[in-house]
Amino acid sequence: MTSPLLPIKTLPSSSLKPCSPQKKTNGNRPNIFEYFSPACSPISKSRLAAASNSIENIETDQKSSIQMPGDLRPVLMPKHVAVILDGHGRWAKNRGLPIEYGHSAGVENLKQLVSNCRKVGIKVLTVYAFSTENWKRRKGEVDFLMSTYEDFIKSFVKEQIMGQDLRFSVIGDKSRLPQSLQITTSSAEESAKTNRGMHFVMALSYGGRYDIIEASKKIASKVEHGILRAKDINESIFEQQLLTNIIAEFPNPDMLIRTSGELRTSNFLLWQLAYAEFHFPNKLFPDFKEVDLIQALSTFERRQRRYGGRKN
Ligand SMILES: CC(C)=CCC/C(C)=C/CC/C(C)=C/COP(=O)(O)OP(=O)(O)O
Repeated sequence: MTSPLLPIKTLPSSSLKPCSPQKKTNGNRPNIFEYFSPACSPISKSRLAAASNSIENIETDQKSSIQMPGDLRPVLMPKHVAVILDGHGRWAKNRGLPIEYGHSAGVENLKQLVSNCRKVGIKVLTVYAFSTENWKRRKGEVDFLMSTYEDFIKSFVKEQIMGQDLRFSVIGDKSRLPQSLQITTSSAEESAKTNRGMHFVMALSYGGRYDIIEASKKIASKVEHGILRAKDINESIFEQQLLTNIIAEFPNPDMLIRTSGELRTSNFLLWQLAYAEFHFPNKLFPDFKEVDLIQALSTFERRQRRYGGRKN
């Protein structure tokens, strides 16, 4: 079943708040051509047209029901793939546009990534969509992202939960998310509770250090209350306290992909990535397509995983 698409040429209405033209939108989101940059300078129609075309290409890719050619599908697949969605700012900058356009293109591509991962048989997909450090970004950008994620979960994720048996969870410091996003998130998690398909995990307001500190507090509390003896703490007990404990099978990624050519983890799943295979394609996330995913998965097949042991 193909899911109906969100209107592509629109941006969440929050992006217009600071300097939107006084136009009645009748509750609909404004058209991309009515969007004004955060600095309130109108963007030229040619730049907008170029951006619109780029985003439309994502829509076209998404519409054509992509068949995964059997012979291209790697034999040895990672069960859990983690992806750092990076490069939106550069994607927009290359087109002379505000970063919000990059995020809109990114979220369209994220829909494709979820569908493609499900199609090739990935069991768990965890995406780093907002870090504990990303709160330091400009308020307009943060608000835009929060409202984009809310729409994404309300529409695309909910449809996938209902129609494609998708499991869904958000990990991170949820208390910092806007109330409405918290409600949307819990409702989606609740509806996906009995599903058995691919588990899609969104790391929102997530930090690996935050995760480890919170786990340590829970362990310390158990020791304090005499539920656990300090000498009995081991990797397995510690791991059970991490936020990824909501992933029933394969809580630790086998593979990490970070788009845009940056070679760092930026505080993502610090404990869980201990034995992940890393792949750093140069593609910016909005340009990271099905073929790039297949290529990434193919590199996994060639890796020799030893976990510190020796292959005799
Ligand atoms: C699909 C979509 C709309 C994605 C939103 C874009 C977004 C905010 C992505 C952040 C992903 C992330 C936490 C990257 C880590 O790098 P960093 O830039 O936080 O840290 P660094 O400074 O170490 O590179």
